[in-house]
Amino acid sequence: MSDLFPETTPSLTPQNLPELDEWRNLKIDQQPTWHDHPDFKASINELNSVPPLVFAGEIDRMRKNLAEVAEGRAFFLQGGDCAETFAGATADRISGRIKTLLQMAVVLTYGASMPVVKMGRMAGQFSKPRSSDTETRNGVTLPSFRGEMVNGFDFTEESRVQDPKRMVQGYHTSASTLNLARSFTTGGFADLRLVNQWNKGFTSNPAHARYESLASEIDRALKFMEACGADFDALKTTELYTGHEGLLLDYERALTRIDSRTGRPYDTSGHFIWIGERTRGLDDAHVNFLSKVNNPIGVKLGPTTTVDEALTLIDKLDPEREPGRLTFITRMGASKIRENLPKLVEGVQNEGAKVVWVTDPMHGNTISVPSGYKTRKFDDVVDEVRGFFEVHEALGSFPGGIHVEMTGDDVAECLGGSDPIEEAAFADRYETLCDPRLNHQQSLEIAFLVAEYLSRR
Ligand SMILES: O=C[C@H](O)[C@H](O)COP(=O)(O)O
Ligand SMILES: C=C(OP(=O)(O)O)C(=O)O
Ligand SMILES: [Mn+2]
Repeated sequence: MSDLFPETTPSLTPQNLPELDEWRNLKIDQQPTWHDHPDFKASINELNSVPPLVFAGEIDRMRKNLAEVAEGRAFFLQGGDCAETFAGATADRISGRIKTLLQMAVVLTYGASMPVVKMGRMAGQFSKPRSSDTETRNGVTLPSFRGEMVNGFDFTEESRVQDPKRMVQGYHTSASTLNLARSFTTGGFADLRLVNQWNKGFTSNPAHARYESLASEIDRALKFMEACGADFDALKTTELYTGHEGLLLDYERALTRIDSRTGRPYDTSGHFIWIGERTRGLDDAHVNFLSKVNNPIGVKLGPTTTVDEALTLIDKLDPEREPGRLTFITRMGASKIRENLPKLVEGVQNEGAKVVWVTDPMHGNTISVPSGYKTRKFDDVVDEVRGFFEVHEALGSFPGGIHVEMTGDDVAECLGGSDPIEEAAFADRYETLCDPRLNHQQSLEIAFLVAEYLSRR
Protein backbone atom coordinates (compact mmCIF):
# COMPACT_ATOMS: atom_id res chain seq x y z
CA MET A 1 0.00 0.00 0.00
CA SER A 2 2.92 2.29 0.71
CA ASP A 3 3.50 2.90 -3.00
CA LEU A 4 0.22 4.64 -3.57
CA PHE A 5 -1.08 7.57 -1.61
CA PRO A 6 -3.23 9.50 -4.06
CA GLU A 7 -4.51 11.69 -1.22
CA THR A 8 -1.02 13.11 -0.71
CA THR A 9 -1.03 14.57 -4.22
CA PRO A 10 -4.38 16.35 -4.26
CA SER A 11 -3.53 18.39 -7.34
CA LEU A 12 -3.14 15.18 -9.29
CA THR A 13 -6.18 13.19 -8.26
CA PRO A 14 -7.54 11.05 -11.07
CA GLN A 15 -10.49 13.42 -11.33
CA ASN A 16 -8.51 16.42 -12.51
CA LEU A 17 -5.91 15.10 -14.90
CA PRO A 18 -7.56 16.02 -18.22
CA GLU A 19 -5.34 13.85 -20.41
CA LEU A 20 -6.89 10.76 -18.79
CA ASP A 21 -10.23 11.79 -20.23
CA GLU A 22 -9.26 12.65 -23.80
CA TRP A 23 -10.57 9.27 -24.93
CA ARG A 24 -14.11 10.41 -24.14
CA ASN A 25 -14.04 12.58 -27.27
CA LEU A 26 -12.73 9.85 -29.55
CA LYS A 27 -14.28 7.02 -31.50
CA ILE A 28 -14.89 4.06 -29.22
CA ASP A 29 -16.03 0.56 -30.16
CA GLN A 30 -17.49 -2.39 -28.27
CA GLN A 31 -18.87 -0.40 -25.32
CA PRO A 32 -22.09 -0.93 -23.37
CA THR A 33 -24.79 1.66 -23.99
CA TRP A 34 -25.52 2.26 -20.34
CA HIS A 35 -24.48 5.85 -19.70
CA ASP A 36 -28.05 6.99 -19.01
CA HIS A 37 -28.75 4.07 -16.71
CA PRO A 38 -29.90 5.34 -13.26
CA ASP A 39 -27.10 3.36 -11.54
CA PHE A 40 -24.25 4.39 -13.84
CA LYS A 41 -22.98 7.45 -11.94
CA ALA A 42 -23.16 5.83 -8.51
CA SER A 43 -21.27 2.77 -9.79
CA ILE A 44 -18.51 4.93 -11.25
CA ASN A 45 -18.33 7.03 -8.07
CA GLU A 46 -17.91 3.89 -6.04
CA LEU A 47 -15.14 2.60 -8.31
CA ASN A 48 -13.42 5.99 -8.09
CA SER A 49 -13.08 5.57 -4.35
CA VAL A 50 -12.30 1.86 -3.86
CA PRO A 51 -8.73 0.76 -3.06
CA PRO A 52 -6.51 -0.15 -6.00
CA LEU A 53 -6.43 -3.87 -6.88
CA VAL A 54 -2.71 -3.79 -7.65
CA PHE A 55 0.03 -1.34 -6.70
CA ALA A 56 2.25 0.90 -8.76
CA GLY A 57 5.40 -0.75 -7.40
CA GLU A 58 4.19 -4.17 -8.58
CA ILE A 59 3.32 -2.79 -11.99
CA ASP A 60 6.81 -1.31 -12.27
CA ARG A 61 8.32 -4.65 -11.28
CA MET A 62 6.37 -6.39 -14.01
CA ARG A 63 7.63 -3.84 -16.53
CA LYS A 64 11.18 -4.59 -15.43
CA ASN A 65 10.53 -8.33 -15.76
CA LEU A 66 9.12 -7.76 -19.23
CA ALA A 67 12.19 -5.73 -20.17
CA GLU A 68 14.14 -8.94 -19.52
CA VAL A 69 11.78 -10.72 -21.91
CA ALA A 70 12.29 -8.02 -24.54
CA GLU A 71 16.04 -8.61 -24.23
CA GLY A 72 15.60 -12.38 -24.67
CA ARG A 73 16.51 -13.31 -21.11
CA ALA A 74 13.09 -14.42 -19.81
CA PHE A 75 9.88 -15.88 -21.21
CA PHE A 76 6.33 -14.50 -20.79
CA LEU A 77 3.45 -16.89 -20.04
CA GLN A 78 -0.11 -15.52 -20.19
CA GLY A 79 -3.08 -17.79 -19.57
CA GLY A 80 -6.60 -18.02 -18.25
CA ASP A 81 -10.27 -17.93 -19.16
CA CYS A 82 -11.62 -16.20 -22.24
CA ALA A 83 -14.32 -14.79 -19.98
CA GLU A 84 -14.12 -15.14 -16.21
CA THR A 85 -17.40 -15.64 -14.39
CA PHE A 86 -18.60 -14.44 -11.02
CA ALA A 87 -19.80 -17.94 -10.09
CA GLY A 88 -16.48 -19.41 -11.19
CA ALA A 89 -14.53 -17.38 -8.62
CA THR A 90 -14.44 -20.29 -6.15
CA ALA A 91 -11.37 -21.55 -4.31
CA ASP A 92 -11.34 -24.81 -6.29
CA ARG A 93 -11.66 -23.23 -9.70
CA ILE A 94 -9.15 -20.46 -9.03
CA SER A 95 -6.61 -22.81 -7.50
CA GLY A 96 -7.05 -25.25 -10.42
CA ARG A 97 -6.26 -22.51 -12.90
CA ILE A 98 -3.32 -21.21 -10.91
CA LYS A 99 -1.93 -24.72 -10.41
CA THR A 100 -2.11 -25.38 -14.15
CA LEU A 101 -0.45 -22.06 -14.95
CA LEU A 102 2.31 -22.73 -12.39
CA GLN A 103 2.81 -26.23 -13.80
CA MET A 104 3.17 -24.76 -17.28
CA ALA A 105 5.66 -22.27 -15.86
CA VAL A 106 7.68 -25.03 -14.20
CA VAL A 107 7.84 -26.97 -17.48
CA LEU A 108 9.00 -23.82 -19.27
CA THR A 109 11.48 -22.72 -16.62
CA TYR A 110 13.08 -26.12 -16.33
CA GLY A 111 12.92 -26.99 -20.02
CA ALA A 112 14.26 -23.66 -21.18
CA SER A 113 16.48 -22.81 -18.19
CA MET A 114 14.96 -19.38 -18.24
CA PRO A 115 12.92 -17.28 -15.79
CA VAL A 116 9.24 -17.17 -16.67
CA VAL A 117 7.11 -14.07 -16.12
CA LYS A 118 3.65 -15.39 -15.25
CA MET A 119 0.39 -13.56 -15.89
CA GLY A 120 -3.10 -14.91 -15.28
CA ARG A 121 -5.90 -13.74 -17.55
CA MET A 122 -7.73 -13.36 -14.29
CA ALA A 123 -9.04 -11.00 -11.62
CA GLY A 124 -10.53 -8.66 -14.23
CA GLN A 125 -11.26 -10.58 -17.46
CA PHE A 126 -14.98 -9.87 -17.30
CA SER A 127 -15.82 -7.97 -20.49
CA LYS A 128 -15.93 -9.20 -24.07
CA PRO A 129 -15.92 -7.62 -27.53
CA ARG A 130 -18.41 -9.39 -29.80
CA SER A 131 -18.77 -9.90 -33.54
CA SER A 132 -22.46 -9.05 -33.37
CA ASP A 133 -24.52 -6.80 -31.09
CA THR A 134 -27.29 -9.38 -30.99
CA GLU A 135 -27.73 -13.12 -30.72
CA THR A 136 -30.63 -15.05 -32.21
CA ARG A 137 -31.80 -18.44 -30.96
CA ASN A 138 -34.90 -20.20 -32.31
CA GLY A 139 -36.20 -16.97 -33.80
CA VAL A 140 -35.66 -14.92 -30.59
CA THR A 141 -33.16 -12.06 -30.83
CA LEU A 142 -31.52 -10.58 -27.71
CA PRO A 143 -28.48 -8.38 -27.03
CA SER A 144 -25.21 -10.36 -27.12
CA PHE A 145 -23.53 -11.42 -23.89
CA ARG A 146 -20.64 -8.97 -23.34
CA GLY A 147 -19.01 -10.44 -20.24
CA GLU A 148 -20.40 -10.59 -16.70
CA MET A 149 -19.22 -7.08 -15.94
CA VAL A 150 -21.81 -5.89 -18.51
CA ASN A 151 -24.72 -8.37 -18.66
CA GLY A 152 -25.71 -11.96 -17.93
CA PHE A 153 -25.05 -15.06 -20.05
CA ASP A 154 -28.52 -16.65 -19.68
CA PHE A 155 -30.53 -16.25 -22.84
CA THR A 156 -33.40 -14.23 -21.34
CA GLU A 157 -34.37 -10.62 -21.76
CA GLU A 158 -33.74 -9.75 -18.06
CA SER A 159 -30.33 -11.37 -18.00
CA ARG A 160 -29.11 -9.65 -21.16
CA VAL A 161 -29.92 -6.15 -19.85
CA GLN A 162 -26.73 -4.13 -19.35
CA ASP A 163 -26.27 -3.21 -15.69
CA PRO A 164 -23.45 -0.85 -14.59
CA LYS A 165 -23.60 -2.23 -11.03
CA ARG A 166 -21.96 -5.31 -12.53
CA MET A 167 -18.73 -3.29 -12.80
CA VAL A 168 -18.73 -2.97 -9.02
CA GLN A 169 -19.37 -6.70 -8.66
CA GLY A 170 -16.53 -7.29 -11.16
CA TYR A 171 -14.23 -5.21 -8.97
CA HIS A 172 -15.12 -7.17 -5.84
CA THR A 173 -14.83 -10.54 -7.59
CA SER A 174 -11.43 -9.44 -8.92
CA ALA A 175 -10.40 -8.47 -5.38
CA SER A 176 -11.31 -11.86 -3.92
CA THR A 177 -9.70 -13.71 -6.84
CA LEU A 178 -6.54 -11.70 -6.41
CA ASN A 179 -6.56 -12.28 -2.67
CA LEU A 180 -6.60 -16.03 -3.18
CA ALA A 181 -3.98 -15.84 -5.92
CA ARG A 182 -1.71 -13.83 -3.63
CA SER A 183 -2.08 -16.28 -0.76
CA PHE A 184 -1.46 -19.27 -3.04
CA THR A 185 1.66 -17.80 -4.54
CA THR A 186 3.16 -16.39 -1.35
CA GLY A 187 1.74 -18.63 1.38
CA GLY A 188 3.71 -21.79 0.70
CA PHE A 189 1.47 -23.48 -1.88
CA ALA A 190 3.72 -22.42 -4.77
CA ASP A 191 6.90 -23.61 -3.05
CA LEU A 192 8.93 -25.14 -5.87
CA ARG A 193 9.78 -28.07 -3.60
CA LEU A 194 6.12 -29.09 -3.79
CA VAL A 195 5.93 -29.30 -7.61
CA ASN A 196 5.21 -33.00 -7.35
CA GLN A 197 2.05 -32.37 -5.40
CA TRP A 198 0.52 -29.95 -7.89
CA ASN A 199 -0.24 -32.90 -10.15
CA LYS A 200 -2.30 -34.75 -7.57
CA GLY A 201 -5.93 -35.12 -8.43
CA PHE A 202 -5.36 -35.09 -12.19
CA THR A 203 -5.95 -38.37 -13.97
CA SER A 204 -3.17 -40.26 -15.65
CA ASN A 205 -2.50 -39.47 -19.31
CA PRO A 206 0.60 -38.78 -21.44
CA ALA A 207 1.03 -35.12 -20.50
CA HIS A 208 0.53 -35.82 -16.81
CA ALA A 209 3.00 -38.72 -16.84
CA ARG A 210 5.51 -36.46 -18.53
CA TYR A 211 4.93 -33.80 -15.90
CA GLU A 212 5.39 -36.36 -13.08
CA SER A 213 8.72 -37.38 -14.46
CA LEU A 214 9.87 -33.77 -14.90
CA ALA A 215 8.71 -32.96 -11.36
CA SER A 216 10.72 -35.90 -9.99
CA GLU A 217 13.78 -34.68 -11.87
CA ILE A 218 13.35 -31.21 -10.34
CA ASP A 219 12.85 -32.81 -6.94
CA ARG A 220 16.11 -34.74 -7.23
CA ALA A 221 18.00 -31.65 -8.37
CA LEU A 222 16.61 -29.65 -5.45
CA LYS A 223 17.49 -32.37 -2.94
CA PHE A 224 21.02 -32.40 -4.30
CA MET A 225 21.27 -28.62 -3.96
CA GLU A 226 19.84 -28.77 -0.46
CA ALA A 227 22.42 -31.38 0.51
CA CYS A 228 25.06 -28.99 -0.80
CA GLY A 229 23.76 -26.36 1.60
CA ALA A 230 21.90 -24.13 -0.89
CA ASP A 231 19.45 -21.62 0.57
CA PHE A 232 15.96 -22.15 -0.84
CA ASP A 233 14.12 -19.18 0.58
CA ALA A 234 13.66 -17.75 -2.92
CA LEU A 235 11.78 -20.88 -4.00
CA LYS A 236 9.06 -20.55 -1.37
CA THR A 237 7.07 -17.95 -3.24
CA THR A 238 6.42 -17.01 -6.80
CA GLU A 239 5.12 -13.90 -8.49
CA LEU A 240 1.90 -14.13 -10.46
CA TYR A 241 0.76 -10.99 -12.25
CA THR A 242 -2.77 -10.33 -13.45
CA GLY A 243 -3.94 -9.01 -16.78
CA HIS A 244 -7.08 -8.52 -18.81
CA GLU A 245 -8.32 -6.81 -21.95
CA GLY A 246 -8.82 -3.14 -21.07
CA LEU A 247 -12.10 -3.00 -22.94
CA LEU A 248 -14.51 -1.16 -20.65
CA LEU A 249 -12.89 2.22 -20.43
CA ASP A 250 -15.41 3.47 -17.84
CA TYR A 251 -14.07 0.78 -15.50
CA GLU A 252 -10.39 1.20 -16.39
CA ARG A 253 -10.58 4.97 -16.01
CA ALA A 254 -12.34 4.73 -12.65
CA LEU A 255 -9.61 2.44 -11.29
CA THR A 256 -6.80 4.66 -12.49
CA ARG A 257 -4.83 6.27 -9.66
CA ILE A 258 -1.88 8.62 -9.38
CA ASP A 259 1.29 7.18 -7.89
CA SER A 260 2.55 9.49 -5.17
CA ARG A 261 6.20 8.61 -5.88
CA THR A 262 6.14 9.77 -9.47
CA GLY A 263 2.87 11.63 -9.95
CA ARG A 264 2.12 9.33 -12.87
CA PRO A 265 -1.14 7.50 -13.57
CA TYR A 266 -1.41 3.73 -13.18
CA ASP A 267 -4.40 1.63 -14.12
CA THR A 268 -4.72 -0.32 -10.88
CA SER A 269 -7.33 -2.81 -12.17
CA GLY A 270 -4.53 -5.23 -13.11
CA HIS A 271 -0.81 -5.29 -13.76
CA PHE A 272 -0.91 -5.86 -17.51
CA ILE A 273 -3.64 -4.41 -19.71
CA TRP A 274 -4.05 -5.27 -23.36
CA ILE A 275 -5.94 -3.73 -26.26
CA GLY A 276 -7.99 -6.21 -28.28
CA GLU A 277 -7.84 -6.82 -32.02
CA ARG A 278 -11.23 -5.13 -32.43
CA THR A 279 -10.38 -1.92 -30.57
CA ARG A 280 -6.81 -1.14 -31.63
CA GLY A 281 -7.75 1.74 -33.99
CA LEU A 282 -4.77 4.12 -34.01
CA ASP A 283 -6.76 7.29 -33.30
CA ASP A 284 -9.43 5.63 -31.20
CA ALA A 285 -10.24 5.73 -27.52
CA HIS A 286 -8.47 2.56 -26.32
CA VAL A 287 -5.05 3.39 -27.73
CA ASN A 288 -5.40 6.96 -26.45
CA PHE A 289 -6.36 5.99 -22.89
CA LEU A 290 -3.79 3.24 -22.48
CA SER A 291 -1.05 5.48 -23.87
CA LYS A 292 -1.52 7.62 -20.72
CA VAL A 293 -1.07 4.97 -18.03
CA ASN A 294 2.21 3.56 -16.86
CA ASN A 295 1.34 -0.15 -16.95
CA PRO A 296 2.94 -2.58 -19.37
CA ILE A 297 0.55 -2.65 -22.33
CA GLY A 298 -0.24 -5.35 -24.84
CA VAL A 299 -1.86 -5.05 -28.26
CA LYS A 300 -3.39 -7.98 -30.12
CA LEU A 301 -2.34 -8.02 -33.76
CA GLY A 302 -4.52 -9.99 -36.17
CA PRO A 303 -3.72 -11.11 -39.71
CA THR A 304 -4.64 -7.80 -41.39
CA THR A 305 -2.18 -5.71 -39.33
CA THR A 306 0.09 -3.60 -41.53
CA VAL A 307 3.68 -2.63 -40.74
CA ASP A 308 2.61 1.03 -40.62
CA GLU A 309 -0.05 0.23 -38.03
CA ALA A 310 2.44 -1.65 -35.88
CA LEU A 311 4.94 1.21 -36.07
CA THR A 312 2.29 3.81 -35.26
CA LEU A 313 1.21 1.72 -32.28
CA ILE A 314 4.80 1.81 -31.08
CA ASP A 315 4.94 5.60 -31.54
CA LYS A 316 1.74 6.08 -29.58
CA LEU A 317 2.16 3.50 -26.83
CA ASP A 318 5.92 3.35 -26.43
CA PRO A 319 7.29 6.67 -27.67
CA GLU A 320 10.37 6.37 -25.44
CA ARG A 321 11.08 2.85 -26.81
CA GLU A 322 11.40 1.37 -23.33
CA PRO A 323 11.81 -2.41 -23.35
CA GLY A 324 9.02 -3.94 -21.27
CA ARG A 325 6.44 -1.24 -21.98
CA LEU A 326 4.89 -2.77 -25.10
CA THR A 327 3.99 -6.36 -25.95
CA PHE A 328 2.66 -7.34 -29.36
CA ILE A 329 0.43 -10.39 -29.07
CA THR A 330 0.09 -11.81 -32.58
CA ARG A 331 -2.97 -13.93 -33.35
CA MET A 332 -2.72 -14.60 -37.03
CA GLY A 333 -4.11 -18.11 -37.44
CA ALA A 334 -2.02 -21.20 -38.17
CA SER A 335 -2.41 -20.84 -41.94
CA LYS A 336 -1.31 -17.18 -41.99
CA ILE A 337 1.40 -16.71 -39.39
CA ARG A 338 4.31 -17.82 -41.58
CA GLU A 339 3.27 -15.36 -44.26
CA ASN A 340 2.10 -12.39 -42.16
CA LEU A 341 4.36 -12.27 -39.13
CA PRO A 342 7.78 -11.80 -40.82
CA LYS A 343 6.97 -8.39 -42.29
CA LEU A 344 5.80 -7.08 -38.91
CA VAL A 345 8.88 -8.38 -37.10
CA GLU A 346 11.18 -6.95 -39.80
CA GLY A 347 9.39 -3.62 -39.76
CA VAL A 348 9.81 -3.33 -36.00
CA GLN A 349 13.43 -4.47 -36.18
CA ASN A 350 14.20 -1.84 -38.82
CA GLU A 351 12.67 0.80 -36.58
CA GLY A 352 15.01 -0.25 -33.75
CA ALA A 353 12.15 -0.78 -31.29
CA LYS A 354 12.26 -3.56 -28.71
CA VAL A 355 8.79 -4.94 -28.16
CA VAL A 356 7.97 -8.25 -26.50
CA TRP A 357 6.63 -10.71 -29.11
CA VAL A 358 3.97 -13.07 -27.80
CA THR A 359 1.93 -15.61 -29.75
CA ASP A 360 -1.78 -16.07 -29.07
CA PRO A 361 -2.39 -19.31 -30.99
CA MET A 362 -6.08 -19.35 -30.06
CA HIS A 363 -7.95 -16.40 -31.58
CA GLY A 364 -6.91 -16.87 -35.20
CA ASN A 365 -7.98 -20.52 -35.10
CA THR A 366 -11.60 -20.41 -33.94
CA ILE A 367 -14.05 -22.51 -35.95
CA SER A 368 -17.68 -23.56 -35.51
CA VAL A 369 -18.71 -27.18 -35.72
CA PRO A 370 -22.11 -28.17 -37.19
CA SER A 371 -23.58 -28.72 -33.72
CA GLY A 372 -23.04 -24.96 -33.22
CA TYR A 373 -20.15 -24.98 -30.72
CA LYS A 374 -17.22 -22.60 -31.19
CA THR A 375 -14.06 -24.65 -30.98
CA ARG A 376 -10.37 -24.80 -31.94
CA LYS A 377 -8.34 -27.72 -33.18
CA PHE A 378 -5.43 -28.47 -30.89
CA ASP A 379 -3.33 -29.21 -34.00
CA ASP A 380 -3.98 -25.70 -35.34
CA VAL A 381 -2.96 -24.22 -31.99
CA VAL A 382 0.25 -26.28 -32.09
CA ASP A 383 0.87 -25.29 -35.71
CA GLU A 384 0.60 -21.57 -34.93
CA VAL A 385 3.02 -21.98 -32.01
CA ARG A 386 5.45 -23.77 -34.36
CA GLY A 387 5.04 -21.04 -36.99
CA PHE A 388 5.76 -18.39 -34.35
CA PHE A 389 9.03 -20.07 -33.35
CA GLU A 390 10.04 -20.68 -36.99
CA VAL A 391 9.51 -17.03 -37.97
CA HIS A 392 11.42 -15.62 -35.01
CA GLU A 393 14.20 -18.14 -35.48
CA ALA A 394 14.56 -17.14 -39.14
CA LEU A 395 14.65 -13.42 -38.31
CA GLY A 396 16.84 -13.64 -35.21
CA SER A 397 14.18 -12.07 -33.00
CA PHE A 398 13.20 -13.45 -29.61
CA PRO A 399 9.95 -15.47 -29.40
CA GLY A 400 9.08 -13.92 -26.05
CA GLY A 401 5.90 -15.55 -24.88
CA ILE A 402 2.65 -17.38 -25.30
CA HIS A 403 -0.91 -16.25 -24.56
CA VAL A 404 -3.49 -19.02 -24.17
CA GLU A 405 -7.09 -19.41 -23.15
CA MET A 406 -6.92 -22.26 -20.65
CA THR A 407 -8.41 -23.67 -17.50
CA GLY A 408 -7.40 -26.14 -14.81
CA ASP A 409 -10.62 -28.08 -15.32
CA ASP A 410 -11.14 -31.18 -17.42
CA VAL A 411 -13.37 -29.44 -19.96
CA ALA A 412 -14.01 -30.48 -23.56
CA GLU A 413 -13.84 -27.28 -25.61
CA CYS A 414 -10.86 -27.63 -27.99
CA LEU A 415 -10.67 -30.67 -30.28
CA GLY A 416 -7.73 -33.09 -30.18
CA GLY A 417 -4.66 -33.39 -27.99
CA SER A 418 -2.82 -36.57 -27.01
CA ASP A 419 -5.84 -37.84 -25.08
CA PRO A 420 -8.07 -36.51 -27.85
CA ILE A 421 -11.17 -34.47 -27.14
CA GLU A 422 -13.94 -35.40 -29.57
CA GLU A 423 -16.94 -33.30 -30.55
CA ALA A 424 -19.29 -35.73 -28.77
CA ALA A 425 -17.83 -34.67 -25.40
CA PHE A 426 -18.96 -31.05 -25.89
CA ALA A 427 -22.50 -31.89 -24.80
CA ASP A 428 -21.28 -32.65 -21.24
CA ARG A 429 -18.06 -30.77 -20.72
CA TYR A 430 -18.26 -27.53 -22.73
CA GLU A 431 -18.41 -24.84 -20.04
CA THR A 432 -16.94 -21.63 -21.41
CA LEU A 433 -19.19 -18.59 -21.74
CA CYS A 434 -17.25 -17.31 -24.73
CA ASP A 435 -14.23 -18.91 -26.42
CA PRO A 436 -13.05 -22.54 -26.13
CA ARG A 437 -10.16 -23.08 -23.71
CA LEU A 438 -7.37 -25.63 -23.52
CA ASN A 439 -8.09 -28.03 -20.68
CA HIS A 440 -5.51 -28.93 -18.05
CA GLN A 441 -3.83 -31.60 -20.11
CA GLN A 442 -3.82 -29.70 -23.40
CA SER A 443 -2.27 -26.73 -21.54
CA LEU A 444 0.57 -28.91 -20.24
CA GLU A 445 1.14 -30.33 -23.71
CA ILE A 446 1.56 -26.85 -25.14
CA ALA A 447 3.99 -26.00 -22.35
CA PHE A 448 6.14 -29.04 -23.19
CA LEU A 449 6.12 -28.10 -26.87
CA VAL A 450 7.20 -24.52 -26.13
CA ALA A 451 9.86 -25.73 -23.68
CA GLU A 452 11.30 -27.94 -26.43
CA TYR A 453 11.54 -25.01 -28.84
CA LEU A 454 13.09 -22.76 -26.20
CA SER A 455 15.65 -25.33 -25.13
CA ARG A 456 16.74 -25.79 -28.76
CA ARG A 457 17.63 -22.12 -29.09
O1 LIG B 1 -12.55 -13.63 -27.08
C1 LIG B 1 -13.49 -13.40 -27.62
C2 LIG B 1 -14.10 -13.69 -28.88
O2 LIG B 1 -13.18 -14.03 -29.85
C3 LIG B 1 -14.82 -12.46 -29.18
O3 LIG B 1 -15.56 -12.13 -28.04
C4 LIG B 1 -15.70 -12.63 -30.37
O4 LIG B 1 -16.51 -13.71 -30.25
P1 LIG B 1 -17.82 -13.80 -31.15
O5 LIG B 1 -17.36 -13.89 -32.58
O6 LIG B 1 -18.46 -15.08 -30.66
O7 LIG B 1 -18.62 -12.60 -30.85
C1 LIG C 1 -11.16 -11.11 -27.67
C2 LIG C 1 -9.97 -11.63 -27.51
O1 LIG C 1 -8.98 -11.63 -28.40
P1 LIG C 1 -8.76 -10.76 -29.73
O2 LIG C 1 -8.84 -9.33 -29.32
O3 LIG C 1 -7.40 -11.19 -30.16
O4 LIG C 1 -9.82 -11.17 -30.68
C3 LIG C 1 -9.58 -12.36 -26.28
O5 LIG C 1 -8.39 -12.38 -25.96
O6 LIG C 1 -10.45 -12.97 -25.66
MN1 LIG D 1 -11.29 -15.11 -26.32
